[in-house]
Amino acid sequence: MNRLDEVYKELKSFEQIHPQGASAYDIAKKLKIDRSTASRYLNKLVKENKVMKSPGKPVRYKTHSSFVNTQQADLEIRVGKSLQPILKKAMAAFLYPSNPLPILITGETGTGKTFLAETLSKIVNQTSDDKKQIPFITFNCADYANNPELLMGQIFGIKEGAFTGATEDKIGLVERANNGILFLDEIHRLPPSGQEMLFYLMDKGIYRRLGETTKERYSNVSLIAATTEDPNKALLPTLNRRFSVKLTLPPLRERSREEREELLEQFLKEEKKKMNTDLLISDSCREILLTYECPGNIGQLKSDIQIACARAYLRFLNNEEDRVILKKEDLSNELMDGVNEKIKKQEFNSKSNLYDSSPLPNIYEKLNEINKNQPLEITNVKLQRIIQEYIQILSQKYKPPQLSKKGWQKLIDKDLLDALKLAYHKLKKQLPASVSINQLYVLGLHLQNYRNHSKNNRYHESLPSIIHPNIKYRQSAQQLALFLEKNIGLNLPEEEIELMAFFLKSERPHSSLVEQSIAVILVTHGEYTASSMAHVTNTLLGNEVIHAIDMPLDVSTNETYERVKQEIQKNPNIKGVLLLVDIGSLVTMGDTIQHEIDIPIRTLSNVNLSMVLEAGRKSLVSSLSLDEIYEETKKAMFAFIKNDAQTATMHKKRLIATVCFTGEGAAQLLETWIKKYLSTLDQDVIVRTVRIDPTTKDTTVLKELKSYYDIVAIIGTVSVSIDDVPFIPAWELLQKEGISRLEKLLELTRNRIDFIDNQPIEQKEFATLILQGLGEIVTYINPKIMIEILDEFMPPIQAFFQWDNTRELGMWMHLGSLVDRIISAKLNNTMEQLKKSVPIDRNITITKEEEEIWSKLLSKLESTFKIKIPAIIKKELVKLSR
Ligand SMILES: Nc1ncnc2c1ncn2[C@@H]1O[C@H](COP(=O)(O)OP(=O)(O)OP(=O)(O)O)[C@@H](O)[C@H]1O
Repeated sequence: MNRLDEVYKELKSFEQIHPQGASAYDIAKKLKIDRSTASRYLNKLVKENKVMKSPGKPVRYKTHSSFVNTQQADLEIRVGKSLQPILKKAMAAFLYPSNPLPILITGETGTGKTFLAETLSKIVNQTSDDKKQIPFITFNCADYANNPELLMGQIFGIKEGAFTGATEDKIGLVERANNGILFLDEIHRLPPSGQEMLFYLMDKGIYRRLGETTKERYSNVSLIAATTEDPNKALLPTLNRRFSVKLTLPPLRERSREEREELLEQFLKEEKKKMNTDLLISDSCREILLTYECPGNIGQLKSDIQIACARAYLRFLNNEEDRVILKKEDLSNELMDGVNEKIKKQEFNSKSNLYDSSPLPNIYEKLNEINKNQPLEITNVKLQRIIQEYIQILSQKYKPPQLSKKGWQKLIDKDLLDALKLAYHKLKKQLPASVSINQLYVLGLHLQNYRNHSKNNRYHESLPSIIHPNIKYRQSAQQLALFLEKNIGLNLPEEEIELMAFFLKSERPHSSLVEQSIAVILVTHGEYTASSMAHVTNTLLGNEVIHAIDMPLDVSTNETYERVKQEIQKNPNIKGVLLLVDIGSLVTMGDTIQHEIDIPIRTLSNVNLSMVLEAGRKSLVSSLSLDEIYEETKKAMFAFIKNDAQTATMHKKRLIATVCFTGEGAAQLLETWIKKYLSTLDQDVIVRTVRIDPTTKDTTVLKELKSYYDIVAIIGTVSVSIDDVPFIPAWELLQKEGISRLEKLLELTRNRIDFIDNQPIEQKEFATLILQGLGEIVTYINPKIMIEILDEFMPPIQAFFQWDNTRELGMWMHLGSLVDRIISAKLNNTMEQLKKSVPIDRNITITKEEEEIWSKLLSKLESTFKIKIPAIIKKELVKLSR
């Protein structure tokens, strides 16, 4: 054995007992040679890369492998497996003979770049015998990124007077880190001149303070730099090349589960130590922390855990729990949003995969899983959900371009495929207009499934019956079944035909893609009147055709004017506007806007739901002009009036005007008094106070009212008369005779009144409208059941809030879609998002009566559909009702 090998062997055995390694002196003593000889041999071994030398004094030597392994031992747990090779490389660079090699660490934010630099410095310090710690100076270049001079001054130091404000000499970090480590984070923020200076320092160990021209300074720094950027792009090539060791830290998503577990344990341990109590974690919470997407990497994981622990700790302090237990609910909303999104995707994919193994997804088995002993409504909800998912999977998986014509042929029998193609062309009238050929092929996949299953005789006793809520689709399914029977002798049982209806439902029920060239804008008084009418119409037509502008009482006409104008200008393709308004003062608005923005506008007042529906429908016909749509809509105004001879005045609402002189206030008293006398047959009558100027006795306001209302009578302390409207003096009204006169007048006018708001959307019509409308928008509920409940429980609410038919219709639709959304949120775990979507009005107060009047219906909905309607939504409902 030569001397070199002897030194190596001795070093190896020495480090078994002294893990920190041996100095030249230690080896010299052991081998009984002199120190300089030992040092010479040790350095030779270093050159051969067999031995490493640690910085600090005295210099210590360790064999290469042993050094990294033993020094890492306590850090291993913390850095995880994927970091091991990185750390090894870093250590090798750091303990490089003569001088440590500069290291550049790259990686996304939060991957642990700073952590790695700190770890390296700790290892170095641990191995050094020097009682004095090796300096480890860290600096983030981003902190001074806006001031390059100051940034460079911080690093290299400043000579007094170097720039304005440099009033004294300043030592730089390079100087402070002499014989130690300087960690420069976000190094790409250094300006090119700074990068050059750094390069020079790394290359020659020489630098100058800012402002110094001649004096050269020396510093022996081990440089570690880090950047989130691509160094090939963000650094000067010379500097970039000078980093001979480049380490890239992997993002969290590329680390193993095991490593993530280690990190989780580590962070929990740290939190536990801070709280000084026991810390438990629920399984579901642990699973989420181990799997959720964490774009901010370890840094984010750590802070998410810290936040969650703080919440759990708070619960513990409030005595809600006797130990700190980290639960799913402690995780932040943002984190959970991501998790839910991921679960949804996974569910979908896993289902697709499940089906991958069999030739086609199998709905029959799925349907059989449903426990038929559950309440009908729940079964229904589940059934619909399963069917929808089934159709979704079929259409996602087999949609073109994934599936070519040949592809379809492989999956569907030729006769069936041909028959469907033929049906698509021949049954145009019987099938919903929105049905695409692709949809029919997807149905073909299912029918193929049916064929296969009925051959095996498995299905007949198992398919539960489910009925599509929309009659339109059911009828189409019947027609199609008939066609298939005639053409290819496919004899489908009733349940299959019912199931087929689901396949015919439009793929895009709510497209707002239709380009209208004539816009329909609806402007009415009241907080939600326009919105609710527009909602009903848009839902029924499946398109956002009506643009609603509500005019709450506190909004001025000017504001409304501006909003209408903006609404028109929003769409540059608009060639004309049909403005639907409720009362007179808005009629002139259209003319004024037309002058201002030069777009033809026509206005119709006294708008009702049938007009809105008609305007919406006609606006979808691209060939119709503004005038044509206007005329058609106008016709609809009278559509529900039985007797055509009764024209204009017939559709007006009834009004009783109570008048008094300004400031007298008597009219309001009268108003309250009259309202008490109105029977249920006269609930439509509006009672309005009109103040008359005592000097001019001007009756213009009353005349204006007359053109929009059917004025039953004017009652007041001031004697006013306008054409053919009876006047009842206040004193007379207070006598018996007066009351009976008013009652007579009401009776008389009652017979004349026969307009939409009062009666002609008869119950039957009402129910059909809702049934169709809800059928289009809901997924989980059966509209029929919903309608039965509303029919029973809605009347008292309607009477309480005094909605007209339009408002009520709007509320029915609203409730239907609301319940559907709640079920969806429950099933998809998105209740929090749903709650968040409700606008919070802190000032709103709900009276006891309001709450009570709603409570019966709401609890009925809750029990029938097995849902819990959140309090905030209940509040919102009351608000909407007013
Ligand atoms: N392997 C690890 N073990 C334990 N904790 C770690 C580990 N890696 C990183 N951390 C912790 O994660 C947090 C973020 O790490 P660090 O600040 O080092 O990331 P970074 O890459 O420097 O981020 P940035 O680019 O945003 O500065 C720190 O609190 C750090 O202590």
